[in-house]
Amino acid sequence: MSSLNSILIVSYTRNTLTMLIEQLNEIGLPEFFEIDGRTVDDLDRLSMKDYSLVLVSSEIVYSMVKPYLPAKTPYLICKRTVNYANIRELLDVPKGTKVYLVSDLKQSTEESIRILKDAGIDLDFYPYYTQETPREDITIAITPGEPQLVPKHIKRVINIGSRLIDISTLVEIFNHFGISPFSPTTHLSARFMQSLVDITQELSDEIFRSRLLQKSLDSIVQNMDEAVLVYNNQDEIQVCNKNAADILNLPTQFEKESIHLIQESFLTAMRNLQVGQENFVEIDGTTFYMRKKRITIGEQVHSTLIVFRKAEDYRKIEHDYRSKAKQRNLYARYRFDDIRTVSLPVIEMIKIAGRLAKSNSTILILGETGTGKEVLAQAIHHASPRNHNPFIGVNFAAISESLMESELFGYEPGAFTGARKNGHIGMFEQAHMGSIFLDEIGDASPVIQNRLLRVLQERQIMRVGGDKLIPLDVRVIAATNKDLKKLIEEGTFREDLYYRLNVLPLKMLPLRERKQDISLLINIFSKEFEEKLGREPLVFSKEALKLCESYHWPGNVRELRNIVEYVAHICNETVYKEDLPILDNELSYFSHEPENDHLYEIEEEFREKGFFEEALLILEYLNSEEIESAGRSAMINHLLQKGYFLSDQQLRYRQKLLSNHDLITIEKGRKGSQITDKGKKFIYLYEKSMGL
Ligand SMILES: Nc1ncnc2c1ncn2[C@@H]1O[C@H](COP(=O)(O)OP(=O)(O)OP(=O)(O)O)[C@@H](O)[C@H]1O
Repeated sequence: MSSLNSILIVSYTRNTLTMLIEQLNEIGLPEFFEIDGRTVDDLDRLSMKDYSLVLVSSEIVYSMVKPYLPAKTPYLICKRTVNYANIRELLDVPKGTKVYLVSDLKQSTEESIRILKDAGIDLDFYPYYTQETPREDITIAITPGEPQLVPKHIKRVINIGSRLIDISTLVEIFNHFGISPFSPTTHLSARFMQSLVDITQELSDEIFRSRLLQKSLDSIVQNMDEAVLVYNNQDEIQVCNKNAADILNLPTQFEKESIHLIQESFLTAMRNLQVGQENFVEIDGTTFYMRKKRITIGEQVHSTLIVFRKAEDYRKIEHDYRSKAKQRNLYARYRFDDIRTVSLPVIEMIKIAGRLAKSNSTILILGETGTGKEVLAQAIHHASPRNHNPFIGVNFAAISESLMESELFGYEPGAFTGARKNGHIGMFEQAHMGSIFLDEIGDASPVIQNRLLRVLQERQIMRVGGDKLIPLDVRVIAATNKDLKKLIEEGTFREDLYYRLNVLPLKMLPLRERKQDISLLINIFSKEFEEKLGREPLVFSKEALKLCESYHWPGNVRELRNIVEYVAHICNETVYKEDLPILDNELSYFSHEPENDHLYEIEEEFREKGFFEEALLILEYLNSEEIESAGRSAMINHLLQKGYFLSDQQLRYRQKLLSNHDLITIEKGRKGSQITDKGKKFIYLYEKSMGL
């Protein structure tokens, strides 16, 4: 699947999944995002990389999702809360009664108990989430949507329904996409209010006044940045948050006050605003942005919701947003001085870059991954006359193709389903008067290459869905770690684009071709981590340094920095050669015996899929002397003890892959799986390579 702002929601059971999707539907998320849902058992057949966000129903489910989650796919772990609308029945249970809280997993069971206790439900809770023999003296069970797990002898089951996603997570979802949930265009606040009113209507007065509902209501309304006021048909104020009380000079604590407490001019402005309308209104010299909504119950209008805010706040929000963006990627952090080197060719290249910086020409930076291409691009911008204007970085390998066009060129309002109502400024426009850094340009799709070529030729862009050409003054700096000439030969990169980009090429040398820099950078990074970790100085022994100098550094400076970070964590004062097993290429694991290479490829494949550790644990388990063969449930238990939670389906999938590579055999019946000689060799070579 690939679409604009698509969210995948993953949970453990189908019940929970249905409920969570319903909740997201109810508050209107499908208006903004495409929503797809899966249980953990379905993940083997799914690629997550095209989703803009993966929403995971809980911490424990995250541990199951993690192996499938591509490194660049953003995720959020939901905070969940009980469904307050369903807890009426709990209030009938006498205080202090012993009850079971039954749920599927330890964590969700304990969390539900905590939330209920927190909400003032005063019962003697006992968690129940395994198949353990239940206590006969407990006869009431409360469950958040899992009645099938309740022990048989229980006389009364109170199903409070699956736990809902907490408001803080909903707000985080919107924040992730840079949309304010409380902004005039989303109207989410009105929806929250409506759902709260629905709940309050359902509950009796007694519950309404109880601590728990008040708490949830308060936390939502008080946490809103806007001023919120709700009054009913009898003109009685029902809700007034602190922001509203401050602006309107009202007390925050009151019962059924009349709206006539509000000063006349404000009241008139509120009344004059039409329902469903949002507008700037001026009241006694201050401009407010005000919205008005009806809150209905069934067909009946019940209350009126007014949400407002000083107009100047909106300006401030916009300003803050812009300055945040500046910190994020609109700003070049690095200067030439930050490129630390003692290598003559690199020093020479930096000199040339310094001169090129002053021109407006397109620059292409070539170099392997991690050599510092982005650092160089930022330094060029910094040294250019454009340095007071934005530096916008785009990574073609990080954004999905479907998003790329609109991210780069922007779109007009209503350009496609899911487009924001006000349209969207693209990165090229944001970079106007500044520089745009097109990183990993070799990964740009043919469509994007086409459009880039036109921008470079004509220096103007057209937004998606638009018909106007917008002139632009942008300096383009592109970078790639790919051999573009080879891509041209293969037909995946446009030759004409290559010549447009390759006007002034600069090459960042790989670390292995500037060995003098290795000890310099080790010193620099050691100092950095000494400071960060507050640790004693790190000293690399002669052998360790020699090993570093003879290593081929495929990940270049980034890899070197990672290694120094690693030893800064594990070593005392001196770093010995033995502390760097990852670099020891004498070990046969990385040697070029054909079969070992093949084993290395298998490792890579498992790593890419994200479950190398699990596969290794399965092999090690089958390799242990006590085990001749093993069934799946024993294996699941073993993995659980090691901190990996796998469903039956997930285990089957991993076993299938291991057996496809002849590392194990799977036999039907009680015998289960067995490790093969090739599997034993795999473990042996891997452990050797790790110095184990
Ligand atoms: N000469 C240098 N001195 C200090 N730090 C450096 C130097 N070169 C690179 N780095 C650091 O190495 C890391 C990788 O640099 P950068 O992201 O610029 O590489 P890149 O070539 O753009 O990588 P990729 O092709 O993977 O995007 C960064 O943390 C950067 O700060």
